[in-house]
Amino acid sequence: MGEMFHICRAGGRHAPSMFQDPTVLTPTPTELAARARADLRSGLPVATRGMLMAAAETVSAGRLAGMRDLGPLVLAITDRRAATLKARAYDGDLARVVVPGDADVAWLRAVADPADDLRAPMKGPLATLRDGDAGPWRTGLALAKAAQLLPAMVGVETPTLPEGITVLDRAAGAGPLAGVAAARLPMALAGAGRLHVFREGGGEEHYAVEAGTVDRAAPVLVRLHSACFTGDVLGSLKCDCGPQLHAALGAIRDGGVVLYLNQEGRGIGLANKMRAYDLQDQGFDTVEANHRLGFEDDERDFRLGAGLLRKLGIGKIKLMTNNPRKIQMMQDQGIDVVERVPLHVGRGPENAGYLDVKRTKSGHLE
Ligand SMILES: Nc1nc2c(ncn2[C@@H]2O[C@H](COP(=O)(O)OP(=O)(O)OP(=O)(O)O)[C@@H](O)[C@H]2O)c(=O)[nH]1
Ligand SMILES: [Zn+2]
Repeated sequence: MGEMFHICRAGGRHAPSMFQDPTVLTPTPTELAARARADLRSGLPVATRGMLMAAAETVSAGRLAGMRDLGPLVLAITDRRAATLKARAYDGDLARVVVPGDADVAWLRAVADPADDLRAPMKGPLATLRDGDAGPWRTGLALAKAAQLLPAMVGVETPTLPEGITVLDRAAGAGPLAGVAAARLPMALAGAGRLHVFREGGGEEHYAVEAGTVDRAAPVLVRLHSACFTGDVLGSLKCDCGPQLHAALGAIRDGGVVLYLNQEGRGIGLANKMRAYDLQDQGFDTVEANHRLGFEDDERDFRLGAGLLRKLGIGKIKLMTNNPRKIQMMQDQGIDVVERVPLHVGRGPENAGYLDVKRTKSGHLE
């Protein structure tokens, strides 16, 4: 005890507290989920409720062999991917595929990744599990999606875990949003403005561009834009994102906000969006391509946009969008959308089909 006091005093300003809550240094579910996403991206397995699971996309042959030593392997895929593979999804939203004893990482990736579905159709029917608890697998697939990997998780039941494995109960969402920094930014299209950077606890950064004079007492003109590297930066003609972003920046010049959410590819990430583009070149539309990859049409959570607006002190908006889901989610989150401002720009021969699908299948408004 005496020595402890001595060390603490020598260490500086902080007196030791006998009453400090020891759990304050324990990772929260949000922090564990953030760690698990990083683990999965680097090929490490994570554990939840007795199940050790790795992402099919990143697991190495060596790690797979190590997992196989622990017991029979199972590969979980979403019902969307299962439907393409004609595998029975007994668990409703997912299917647990039995991994044959001789299956290697190439086999796992062929089940996970639809790139070669047409060129090399899967041989033999995939056997799927009916009994047992799908819960841990649901957590695993949610983590894979959140890590922007293909939603396919290989795993094994194990009572004992190797050292250093991240163990978590559930796939927690990101923590609260915090404003990190803001500064003046003169812009070609939007004029004089400010860029605000926000950070989600254990998650992404998102940006708010504020331009002109924003009267927070009146409805504020707002655009909720999701990142599109190909459209916003490269000027891709496959979508309308670049022209929409530019039109929105011009529109807020006299007062308004563009929220730039880091939800590339409707939330599936750029790598998966390029996989979807490859499928589109094979003849599938934007919705079918997402489904074949195992994703929903749209994996975005627009609650984030409402959170950003609240941080900016904005509660009443005129929303620039053609997407009724954005309006609905804003309203559900207590943001008063007093007007929808249509945003139809940039239609051309390369994206006409894409825009038509958004109207006919995704319910986008005229
Ligand atoms: N998965 C996938 N994402 C795409 C594709 N084309 C564009 N995107 C992404 O779709 C998103 C488009 O975002 P928004 O323009 O904000 O959304 P929206 O749902 O079209 O709604 P509004 O433009 O507001 O009418 C961006 O994240 C793009 O990266 C595609 O073919 N597949
Ligand atoms: Zn785009």
